Amino acid sequence: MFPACAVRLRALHILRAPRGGVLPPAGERRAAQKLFSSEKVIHKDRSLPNSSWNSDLKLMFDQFMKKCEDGSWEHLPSYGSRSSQIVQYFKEVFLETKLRKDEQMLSQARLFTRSYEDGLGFEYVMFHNEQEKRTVCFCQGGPYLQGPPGFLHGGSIATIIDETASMTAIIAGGIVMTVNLNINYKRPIPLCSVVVINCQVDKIEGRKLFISCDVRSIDEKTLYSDATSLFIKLDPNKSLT
Ligand SMILES: CCCCC/C=C\C/C=C\C/C=C\C/C=C\CCCC(=O)SCCNC(=O)CCNC(=O)[C@H](O)C(C)(C)COP(=O)(O)OP(=O)(O)OC[C@H]1O[C@@H](n2cnc3c(N)ncnc32)[C@H](O)[C@@H]1OP(=O)(O)O
Repeated sequence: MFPACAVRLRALHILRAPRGGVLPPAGERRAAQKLFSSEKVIHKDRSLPNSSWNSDLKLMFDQFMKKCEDGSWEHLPSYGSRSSQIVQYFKEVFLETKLRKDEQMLSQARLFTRSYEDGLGFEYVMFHNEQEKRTVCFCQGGPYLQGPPGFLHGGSIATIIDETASMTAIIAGGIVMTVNLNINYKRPIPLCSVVVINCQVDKIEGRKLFISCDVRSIDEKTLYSDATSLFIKLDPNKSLT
């Protein structure tokens, strides 16, 4: 385990310990609290190449960055002003005051798909085409996403489909949530291979956004999965809980 990670885990263990029985020494508890309370989350754009990306992922990234030059496609950073504004709005309008005040918990929160060390989980980048209401995601699923030996877990495939469909729906409709996701798994996806997830808005009816997706090999010869999903635009006058 990385040393920084071990220190954080130990600190978490200390902070949780009183529920279990023996209280750790006060000095240790203060140090553990300080680690989390003073921690600044350092945001980095995880949608840019890192050393774990294989040649296929780098190739697709370069190809689509070129397509961005004429403005028809837009690279979606994993962290940026648009998403942080939406997240801020979501927290203010939909998160209960009780949860919002739990700064310790919120400071530890991470987007599920971005919570792995480089190369171990989801390595992905998305591009959006506004005119076609379409988003593509190139994803290399790492070794911690294994289901059947050598292949991706179906839940991890559902996750990256949901993530791409969510971005497509958020761009088209604002703050939405998935209420339905149907997936046909047609071929298993080899671990560490690169797939392309292609999502488009099929229809918008009031608060409902219908999004369809397929997951293919980058040469497009293999159709791994296809999916349909329904998103509902959240009503700021209704509580989520
Ligand atoms: C998820 C995005 C978060 C917000 C954005 C924040 C930041 C964005 C920036 C960066 C993030 C990047 C990517 C996004 C990251 C992750 C996304 C992952 C996606 C998720 O991980 S998301 C979690 C799982 N998701 C849920 O946890 C939803 C639980 N759910 C509910 O909380 C309620 O469901 C709610 C509030 C959504 C709606 O509730 P409500 O009360 O406002 O609306 P109501 O029930 O009236 O439904 C209105 C009309 O939809 C029809 N309808 C409803 N459900 C249906 C179904 N299943 N099938 C067919 N039709 C359905 C009704 O029949 C009615 O139809 P009609 O009007 O015709 O009668």
